[in-house]
Amino acid sequence: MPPVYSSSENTILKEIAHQNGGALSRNMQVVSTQTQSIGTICCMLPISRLTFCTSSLVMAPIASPSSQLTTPTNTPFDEQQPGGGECRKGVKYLVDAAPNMRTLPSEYIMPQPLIPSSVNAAPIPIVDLSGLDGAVERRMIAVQAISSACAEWGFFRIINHGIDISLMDEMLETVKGFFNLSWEEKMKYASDDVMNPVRYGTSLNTPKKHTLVWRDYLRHFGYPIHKSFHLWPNNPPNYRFIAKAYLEEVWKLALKIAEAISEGLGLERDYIEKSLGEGSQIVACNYYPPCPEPNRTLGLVGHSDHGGLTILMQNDVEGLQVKHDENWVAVPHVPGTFVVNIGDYLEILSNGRYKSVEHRAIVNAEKTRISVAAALGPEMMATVAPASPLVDEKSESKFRPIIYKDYMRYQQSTPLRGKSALQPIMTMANNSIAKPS
Ligand SMILES: O=C(O)CCC(=O)C(=O)O
Ligand SMILES: [Fe+2]
Repeated sequence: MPPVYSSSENTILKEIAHQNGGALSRNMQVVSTQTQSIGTICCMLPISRLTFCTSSLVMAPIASPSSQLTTPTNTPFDEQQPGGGECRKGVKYLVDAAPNMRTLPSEYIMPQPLIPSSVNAAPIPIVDLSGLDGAVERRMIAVQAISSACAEWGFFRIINHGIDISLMDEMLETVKGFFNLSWEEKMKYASDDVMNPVRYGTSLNTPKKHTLVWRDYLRHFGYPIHKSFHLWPNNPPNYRFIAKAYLEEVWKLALKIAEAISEGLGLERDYIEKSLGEGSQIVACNYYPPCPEPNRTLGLVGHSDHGGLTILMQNDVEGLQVKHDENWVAVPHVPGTFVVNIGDYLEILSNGRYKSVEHRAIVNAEKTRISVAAALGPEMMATVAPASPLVDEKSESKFRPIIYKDYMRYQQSTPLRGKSALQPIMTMANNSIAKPS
């Protein structure tokens, strides 16, 4: 029985199409009567100079033939667009080329409501992960701590996580080495396909077509490592080897936390791990150089992460902010710790019990900030849906099933902000429509 979409859901879908460039393409089918179903919706995004991707979102049925999806195309950088030319080379390039820059290039000036104001420091929960290796009672305390942190904050800091600080430092150092390469070298990894296993780029997912953010990034697939290792940057020469060691450790760590989260949700301990199938890991290495007018722009606009859990480390420059109770709060840097956050996949799997949390990055005038965010997710072809034990007569399914790859592609391509990528898959039972910040 195909799903039935209400007129309000159709309105959201039309709104997405509208925000993504206006007209519906030939591939888009939005049905306006209440009794019809939507098979496949393909949103043609406007081709912009930096996010030139064509996005597609499979709604249902899950087995929609992938032939109906529009494939991202390799569109060359558009020199004619404002911000084409120099901006496309990245913010590090701009800063290196004009070390005395005093004014923010206009492409980076954020719309007024998105400009960060001063915020308070966040007392995000701290979880001692060593408790998970302890005896039953101690483990239960740690599971409970993780469960409350997930429910109340969706963000927590972990200590005693078992990963060597020297490996964390080496990873940050080799990431810095990558960004210090010439832009020509980095551009070897540039791709306009959001699903490319390795991508160097700048900006991405900006709130407005012509607004850029003050960050360069290197994103690539991690676990299962053998599938993409040979594609990762081989310059700096140690990058692949350090990233492999680091990502393997972080994958194991994420699985350990996922076990505790499964237990906290009342599921079998290996429920989440099993739901991942082979699993997928995507790492985003973010580089935010000093910015001439940090109060007029952002490093990353408010967003939630698509995966299940993100494990984030950073150098000693603060900049992460989290939305808590509708207010932005700053996450202090504590050396040797990781910050963990819930992503959309876990919000869906937990049927909304745990919420993915909006977060953003601000920039500063003096220092370069580097962060490394590694997300644990299911295999690309996994069907993402609420865990069946969490769906019953009392608690209807709050999300429609979707193929992870399609969700990720859509979430990565959309210029929409906040958690709005989740909206199209929310059901009528879900009345917590996320408002973009
Ligand atoms: O740089 C940060 O602190 C946040 C990075 C982030 O949110 C991301 O890469 O998804
Ligand atoms: Fe993020």
